[in-house]
Amino acid sequence: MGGGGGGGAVLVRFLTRRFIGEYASNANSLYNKRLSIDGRQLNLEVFDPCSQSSEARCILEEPVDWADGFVVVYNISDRTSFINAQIILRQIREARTDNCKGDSGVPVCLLGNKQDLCHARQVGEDEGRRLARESRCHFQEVSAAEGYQDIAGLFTQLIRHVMEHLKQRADRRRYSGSKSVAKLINNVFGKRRKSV
Ligand SMILES: Nc1nc2c(ncn2[C@@H]2O[C@H](COP(=O)(O)OP(=O)(O)OP(=O)(O)O)[C@@H](O)[C@H]2O)c(=O)[nH]1
Repeated sequence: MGGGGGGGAVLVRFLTRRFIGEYASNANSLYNKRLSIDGRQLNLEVFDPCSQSSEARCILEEPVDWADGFVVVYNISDRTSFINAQIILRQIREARTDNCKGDSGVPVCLLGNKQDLCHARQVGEDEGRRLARESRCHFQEVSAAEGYQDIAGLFTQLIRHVMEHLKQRADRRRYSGSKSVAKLINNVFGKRRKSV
């Protein structure tokens, strides 16, 4: 989460179904939620970084190493939050490419929040869509103030993508593991078999 665009409110909407207009959000928060998706029981951990930090860089230091997916939120009526979102998306890609040996496919969702304030819009929907395309992530405009269904649907979709991505990574690791075991067996026994 993060971006300075009402990410806290989006997350609270997802976790509690409620819109809480003003709440103390001047610290990093870690939430746990048990939920069931496609018949599977999951323990979801969500880290919501404090957006008051002076640099976008600080926001991501910790979760970028352990998170399996990201939701980046900006405010459609605040261009600065959109610029922050751009920086954060770039950081996610760069950090994940360095840390995870080229694994840049971590699921990310870009949300343009406060759609109810479209009369004061500073960021076009097409700009959000373009940024998402460039960053290879999902995009949608939402309003934490107005609805639960869209936000719940987005989180559910993201979690499905995360599970699929983790499964693919595990399969890849298993496959390359079994290939190297096969190679090892060949190396150890291959020559001997020839000489028999
Ligand atoms: N009109 C409107 N206001 C919203 C919406 N979402 C959040 N807000 C308001 O925007 C302000 C900031 O929201 P927070 O959730 O605290 O956002 P933040 O922590 O500054 O930003 P993040 O870094 O994205 O978490 C609060 O006053 C919220 O009530 C929305 O969808 N519509």
